[in-house]
Amino acid sequence: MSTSKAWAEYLARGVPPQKRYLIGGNWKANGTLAQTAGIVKILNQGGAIPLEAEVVIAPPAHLLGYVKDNLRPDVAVSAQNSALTTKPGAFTGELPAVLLKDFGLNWVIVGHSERREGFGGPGETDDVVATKTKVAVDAGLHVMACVGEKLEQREAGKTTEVVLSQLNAIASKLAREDWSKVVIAYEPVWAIGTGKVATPEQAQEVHESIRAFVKEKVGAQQAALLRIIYGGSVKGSSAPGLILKPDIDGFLVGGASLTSDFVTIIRAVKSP
Ligand SMILES: O=C[C@H](O)COP(=O)(O)O
Repeated sequence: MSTSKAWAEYLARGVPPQKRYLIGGNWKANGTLAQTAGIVKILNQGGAIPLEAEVVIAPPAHLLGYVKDNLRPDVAVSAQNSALTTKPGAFTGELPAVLLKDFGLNWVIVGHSERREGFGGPGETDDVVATKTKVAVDAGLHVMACVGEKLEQREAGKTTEVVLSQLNAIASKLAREDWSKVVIAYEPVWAIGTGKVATPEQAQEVHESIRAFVKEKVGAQQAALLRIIYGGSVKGSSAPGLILKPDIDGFLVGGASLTSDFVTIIRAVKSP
């Protein structure tokens, strides 16, 4: 199936044209000023963004202003995390969603597995991730909410159980209308930064179960419009095969988003 056929089928699901594939670039804790200037230059000189793609870059917090001011205007900027608090105040080191919105940002990533793990400290629970998602949506942000199983959970046959349990926590905090601002990023932990990308079939199977869950628990329209993106060692070479699957609506890219390969990934959704 060609990419244009995939796009035609995508639209045939009743999806409005403005529901583009979402390509997110998560820079994680990377980016000296010199490196950042280089990546911004690559993106700015990377040619037209395909009609089918919406591109969002998530630099680390200290670079949000620089990237927002220097990146081409047709690429959005996202935070990588936001706070539980609904209000600004005495929360040292936190990024309240209302302040991100006030700063002119429209996106945030919530519940990345690296934050769920906790970097040696207490990680973010399903409940924390769900509350952050709701707080961010209420602040007017679009949220890429991450879910995904660890290798041992996959090997124990618990992938669907784990992912849907994480999703259920998020769904339990959201009103039906909130779903228009939510993207679900399926990121199997075993595929993140390992070079072991999920096969299109493995990713499609989980994405399909996520959409079915949202259809049952929230509604058919919300499920059809929901963007479910895949993350985990996506490269320019693997993106074309993944994007052809009917329930893969884009990518959340880590390592490759720091290189010119990200432009190749963006082009993977372009109709020939
Ligand atoms: O948020 C991005 C994901 O963690 C994927 O990272 P990766 O592409 O380096 O595997």
